[in-house]
Amino acid sequence: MADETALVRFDDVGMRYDGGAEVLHGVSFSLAPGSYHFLTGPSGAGKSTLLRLLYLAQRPTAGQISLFGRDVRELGRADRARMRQRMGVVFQDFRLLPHLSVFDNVALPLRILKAPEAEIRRDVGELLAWVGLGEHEAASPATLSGGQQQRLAIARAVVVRPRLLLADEPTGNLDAEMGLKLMHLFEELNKLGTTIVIATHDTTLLARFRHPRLVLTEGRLKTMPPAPPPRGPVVQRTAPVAPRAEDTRGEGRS
Ligand SMILES: Nc1ncnc2c1ncn2[C@@H]1O[C@H](COP(=O)(O)OP(=O)(O)OP(=O)(O)O)[C@@H](O)[C@H]1O
Repeated sequence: MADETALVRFDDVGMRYDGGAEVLHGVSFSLAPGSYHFLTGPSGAGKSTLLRLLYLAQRPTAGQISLFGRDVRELGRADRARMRQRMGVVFQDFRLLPHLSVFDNVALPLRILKAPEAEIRRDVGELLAWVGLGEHEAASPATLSGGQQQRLAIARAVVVRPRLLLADEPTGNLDAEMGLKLMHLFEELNKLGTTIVIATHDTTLLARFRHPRLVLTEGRLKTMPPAPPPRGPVVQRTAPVAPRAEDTRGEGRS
């Protein structure tokens, strides 16, 4: 039965790339506001495809997707752009803007939302320092290492405290300590209300941050409970995520 309170709903969604085989088949699930799910499954199972559908970067070839209570088929170009402003996304290839500095890459989503420059200076500076890129504010993204680019992509995705955060293997290029630190940042965001979907193969993260799993196998999706807990003590850290009133930014709700 349709769940009208869901932030995201997929009903019998199928996806086939041009001329290819069907990559997703009959995928149905919903995400409650404030929920946190891991998206798992073997390489090629369709995880990135599902995230691209969620981000409205691709249209399904079958079924129906609702986002923020709207059927995405009814959305015009401007509506889609506005919806993307409520989402933070970390793609596997980062999609950084090469002509902008590190600082300006992170500042861009805030500038689109017309945040005051003083606030942008403060929030972007604080976040870049926290992810270890404080010394690189003026650099071009192309001069950064893979791990630094990943941290930059994450900073850009979280800086507006999005309603929905989508991340594809967000810790794949990071050392274990930085990976954990950023996972704690996602936990903090989630406590402040951000709905999260993280695609990962990392079984250590799955066991440590116990969230329900959306498991894709050959394009079919099953919802599973959290992975079993790890053995041994878990070290908790906190992350500097300031409460942010998204509605002060004038993006409007649908
Ligand atoms: N742009 C595209 N055009 C054609 N086929 C594609 C395209 N993108 C993905 N595919 C195919 O869709 C299937 C699912 O790919 P997808 O990248 O979604 O899987 P994945 O689970 O994210 O894999 P990985 O864990 O390796 O990133 C694969 O068979 C892939 O070859």
